[in-house]
Amino acid sequence: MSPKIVRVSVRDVRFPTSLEQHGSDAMHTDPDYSAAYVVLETDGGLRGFGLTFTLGKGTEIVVCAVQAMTGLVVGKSLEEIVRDFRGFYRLLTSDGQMRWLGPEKGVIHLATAALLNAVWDLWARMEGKPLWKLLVDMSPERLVSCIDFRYITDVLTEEEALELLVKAQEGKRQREEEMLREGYPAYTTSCAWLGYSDQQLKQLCTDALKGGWTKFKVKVGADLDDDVRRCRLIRQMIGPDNTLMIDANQRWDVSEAISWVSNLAEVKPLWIEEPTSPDDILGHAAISKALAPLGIGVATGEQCHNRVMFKQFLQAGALQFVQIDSCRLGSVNENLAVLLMAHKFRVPVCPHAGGVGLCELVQHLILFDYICVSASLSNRMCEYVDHLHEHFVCPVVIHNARYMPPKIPGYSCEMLESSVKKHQYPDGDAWKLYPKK
Ligand SMILES: C[C@H](O)[C@@H](O)CC(=O)C(=O)O
Ligand SMILES: [Mg+2]
Repeated sequence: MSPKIVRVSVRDVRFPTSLEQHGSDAMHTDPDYSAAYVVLETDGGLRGFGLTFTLGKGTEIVVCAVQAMTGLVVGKSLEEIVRDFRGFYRLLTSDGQMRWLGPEKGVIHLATAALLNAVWDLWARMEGKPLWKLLVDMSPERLVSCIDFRYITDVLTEEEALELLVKAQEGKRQREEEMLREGYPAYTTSCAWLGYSDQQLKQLCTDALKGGWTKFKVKVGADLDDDVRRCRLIRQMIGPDNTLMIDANQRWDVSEAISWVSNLAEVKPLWIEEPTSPDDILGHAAISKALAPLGIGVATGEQCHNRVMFKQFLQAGALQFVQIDSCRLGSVNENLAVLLMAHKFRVPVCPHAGGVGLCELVQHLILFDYICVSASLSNRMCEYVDHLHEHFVCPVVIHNARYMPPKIPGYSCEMLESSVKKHQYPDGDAWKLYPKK
């Protein structure tokens, strides 16, 4: 008997990370890492857990959006959903009234992500597998049946997607064994949030080097002199052979981005991330073209709201690194579409994970990508941030700067109930201690 979803609950959970400037960047100077946290209850007792990531204020709006959508979910059995997962994705994203709030972007799409993440978690738990393994064991036909190809068939048809997946079956078992043995390569952003002092930067970088990290991302974009000093400091500490990336979080206009990053070229960044508005595809293309001779690529995706945007970024040669996000796109369904398009364009995928729960979720997607789609680790790595993992029932496991594949059934985003209670906004005990914003 397939479990039937009988109740959806959603809570506003916030962590006061801004107190210590964790997660700060040139545009988000005081983020409180937060989540709209969804639990699906079924008649058989099995539960599915999902979330979408926010920065504090406004999480209550995402909670409202999830509540508005629950009528589309309650009463459905898991079997009914996954039998036609594409249809269910469309049901959530194409509701004749609610799609006006997006479509497939903004708060309503974040809510879709939270709900669908919970459905995927439920499915993986039902099958007794971690999500990445559920995906790895699915046939190519089943995988493509989860994807909504509407608006992307000019670049990727269902038949082509199937062909790519069938082709990548070769060597799949060996790659799975390799991942289980060695894990997936990661980079750290935790040493160099914008609000950290130079002293902190040095200490965290020293610790990270000792811990085996070789790839580091530094926040830039607020003040050029500060950026030059901080980037030099990190480059000096990590040496010429380790990898450095920089992230401006959308701070600049196009020409400003080009001149600012040219001034940082001496520290040899592999990429500049989010140099300008996440919606400016042609702007990113111009930046990519201008920075290519300096050997600097453009990375973006954490605020790229759907597969249609990614399609155009790829068509325009506007990015050299695709940064999928497990909570911005419409869950696994839409991420599958983006992974396949990136593969077709031969652009490496380096997922975004700077937030609460994002590392837990996205590790599953990138493991699947390596095992079943890209079959490559060249220029690929998954972001890691060292915050708030202690609030999860199955936190990520990092060994030698690599994500070790989760073994426990589900999508890894169930939070400890005690943490949820304590950090629920505005009445949780944590928020009695900290100033409310
Ligand atoms: C506000 C978030 O911490 C953001 O700075 C994360 C990010 O850009 C990243 O991880 O990359
Ligand atoms: Mg970023």
